[in-house]
Amino acid sequence: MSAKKIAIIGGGNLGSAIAQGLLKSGFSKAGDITVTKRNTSTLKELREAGVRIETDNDIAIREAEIIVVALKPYNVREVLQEFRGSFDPAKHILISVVTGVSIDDLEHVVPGMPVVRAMPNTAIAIQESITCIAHKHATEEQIRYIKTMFDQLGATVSIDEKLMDAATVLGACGIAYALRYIRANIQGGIEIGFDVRTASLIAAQTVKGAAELLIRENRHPEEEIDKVTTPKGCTIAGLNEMEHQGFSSSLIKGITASYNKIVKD
Ligand SMILES: NC(=O)C1=CN([C@@H]2O[C@H](COP(=O)(O)OP(=O)(O)OC[C@H]3O[C@@H](n4cnc5c(N)ncnc54)[C@H](OP(=O)(O)O)[C@@H]3O)[C@@H](O)[C@H]2O)C=CC1
Ligand SMILES: O=C(O)[C@@H]1CCC=N1
Repeated sequence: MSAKKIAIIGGGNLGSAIAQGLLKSGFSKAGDITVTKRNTSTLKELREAGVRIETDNDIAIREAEIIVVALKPYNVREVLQEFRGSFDPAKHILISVVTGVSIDDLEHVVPGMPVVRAMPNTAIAIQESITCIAHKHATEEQIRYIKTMFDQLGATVSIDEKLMDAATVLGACGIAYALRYIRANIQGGIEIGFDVRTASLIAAQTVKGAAELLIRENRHPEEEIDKVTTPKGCTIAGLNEMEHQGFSSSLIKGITASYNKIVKD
């Protein structure tokens, strides 16, 4: 598969993370990536790595083949509208990672351009994203290329577009939920005697190990929990207390609150 030039429109948190992942994976050479932003002072590291930094979206789009739009939902239509004349359906593939803006909406703004929606998370910077992909009018060849690209940046799953908001919550917001869970473990770890560095390492590596048990062995979480919960032991005592305090329920309610926020906005 030949390398294509990539423009990332909107080099903020996610746009920069995608550029970092593309570089780390070797999928793209630095010189083949352009990142755009109005205030480029935050992109110093990418610039130093050889990535092209631009304020002019028109130049970035015209010179690239893959356009990743990583703008905020509130200005994506306005920005794409301004640069609709820069797109060439015969040359460009348009990928939107924008939350809550449909393929139909975006294809209406840039007529003739098939839009693929992708929902990665910030772990894409270290090639550990889960990226959900949905499309309507893209060709099989375009989808194959996009999937190959995101496969280099973690795992991918193809979903129906109607599940994109759910994917945003579980996969993209999920990074924040998981980190808050780890942070709470660190706080607990300090309370029972560890210094913060040791508590952080133990908490983070434990979550990584738990995740790997599911990913590598394809097991159900409860099957693995059963192996840890000694009868009358300390694990079940702690777990039950967490559940009495609403642990699982608070997570489920948080996930549905995030989802409702996207759906109602
Ligand atoms: N952060 C995350 O974890 C995830 C975010 N998303 C989605 O990705 C999108 C981006 O999110 P996030 O990276 O967090 O947001 P940021 O605000 O960090 O990034 C958006 C960037 O767009 C730039 N921008 C604004 N206007 C223009 C313009 N006209 N041309 C070029 N760049 C412009 C802004 O920089 P400046 O003002 O300097 O131009 C800003 O850095 C959102 O739609 C979000 O919902 C999806 C999954 C995960
Ligand atoms: O919080 C947000 O709105 C965005 C969407 C997914 C992650 N961050």
